[in-house]
Amino acid sequence: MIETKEIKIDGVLQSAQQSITDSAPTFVSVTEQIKWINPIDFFQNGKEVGGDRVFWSSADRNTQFVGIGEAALLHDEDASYQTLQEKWQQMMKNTKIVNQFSQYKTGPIALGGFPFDAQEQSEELWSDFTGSKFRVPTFLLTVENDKAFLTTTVYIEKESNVDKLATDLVTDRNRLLHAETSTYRDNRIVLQHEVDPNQWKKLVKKATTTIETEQVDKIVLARELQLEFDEVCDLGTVLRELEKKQENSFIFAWEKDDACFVGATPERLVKVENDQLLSACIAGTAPRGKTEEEDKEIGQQLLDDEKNQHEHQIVVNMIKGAVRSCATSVEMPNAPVLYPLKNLQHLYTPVQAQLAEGYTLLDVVEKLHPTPALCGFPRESSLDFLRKFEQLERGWYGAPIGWFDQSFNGEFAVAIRSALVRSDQASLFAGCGVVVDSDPDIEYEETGVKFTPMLHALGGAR
Ligand SMILES: C=C(O[C@H]1C=CC=C(C(=O)O)[C@@H]1O)C(=O)O
Ligand SMILES: [Mg+2]
Repeated sequence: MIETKEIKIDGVLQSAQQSITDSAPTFVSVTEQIKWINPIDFFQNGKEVGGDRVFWSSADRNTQFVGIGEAALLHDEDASYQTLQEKWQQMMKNTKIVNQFSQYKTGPIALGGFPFDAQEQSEELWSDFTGSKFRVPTFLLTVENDKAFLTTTVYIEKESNVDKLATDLVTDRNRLLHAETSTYRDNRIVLQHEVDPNQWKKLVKKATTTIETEQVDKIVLARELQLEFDEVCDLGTVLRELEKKQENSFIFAWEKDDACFVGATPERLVKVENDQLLSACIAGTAPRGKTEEEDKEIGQQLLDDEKNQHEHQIVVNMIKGAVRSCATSVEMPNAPVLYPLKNLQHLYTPVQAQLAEGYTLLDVVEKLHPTPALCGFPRESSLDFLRKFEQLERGWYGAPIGWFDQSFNGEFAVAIRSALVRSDQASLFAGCGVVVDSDPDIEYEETGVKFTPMLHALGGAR
């Protein structure tokens, strides 16, 4: 039995409205503990209620968020970290918070992402995802270690009709929480098209030549796989598949109108909780074996392989430097271990540190992004190469996606193993670290395996 005082939203809104002065309209954020509900069912119910949806699950599944609707949007075309930070602090000053459960990742929380490269011109594909976008959902479900909470956030002005607002909120809340059966539909792919494999392999060759002859050690090249479905893709089904199959991976979805960026990434960029900082170096890849024995053998080969070690070490060096610059007591083991996923395994070096005074989670994100696991090294010359030669529009692929709370506790993952789904179409993205001895055919295969988690989740051949 959950013992909480029932919160009367109309009373909270009325008292907030009374406290509004002319200059400061108010956000009101009210958190209550609720009966456990499956987060993906809640996401699915959100479609009936209306409003854009967002989903987040930590890799260990201990923290899950589902947002429905948009109480506020923090949008910056230039993806400036500073602007975002200031906008958030300003918003928090004007927010009346009613929350007895703030230790459970509840209350006003912003969920969203950054572009891979703020200078990239967004064409058709990513037109709804320009710049950085962080959403404070109207309804935010937090499931934290099996406890469930609902945070309702609304914007009110002196003139707002708060009685009507409260009635509408209660209706939507009940639909979200009490819809008995959430329905799911299998997705059926009718068309599958890899964008220009031969041209992509030529680009890998061009990158290795550049690495040989110029001051650049690594360039991460991505490619695209396009799908078409027989009808509008059911995103709840996609999330269910990802949750079932993609262990050790963060799961995310960020919807805007008929588009949704969705994925299951193994790569933590950074987590900050009460100044404890966690990050990770993930680079270097091999497939999983079909038997336990074969799997172990492939894993050992990966650990011993010089090309993959080199790819990994470049990431370790950069992340170590970036974390050191804003943290104290950085701890990292000397050698990587294996990070097993359903379809592939990576070299993995975890990072632990204490955030230094004066820095926030967003400062660390700014320092880390883009790491050499997604861009290359050195950053400027590899980014130059991508801007000149990569055909793909990256949008939010390969960029930080995540959440933060009132005091900048939060977590960001790197949005790889992902797809942009738009109505009955999807674009999947996969990249790989090209170093001096990269072979185009092998990198092509590696990116092929990296498509499989999303391809399967979207209904592709198992
Ligand atoms: C760029 C991707 O993976 C990166 C992360 C882990 C391993 C990588 C690699 O071994 O090449 C990549 O650097 C992707 O999956 O799209
Ligand atoms: Mg690789």
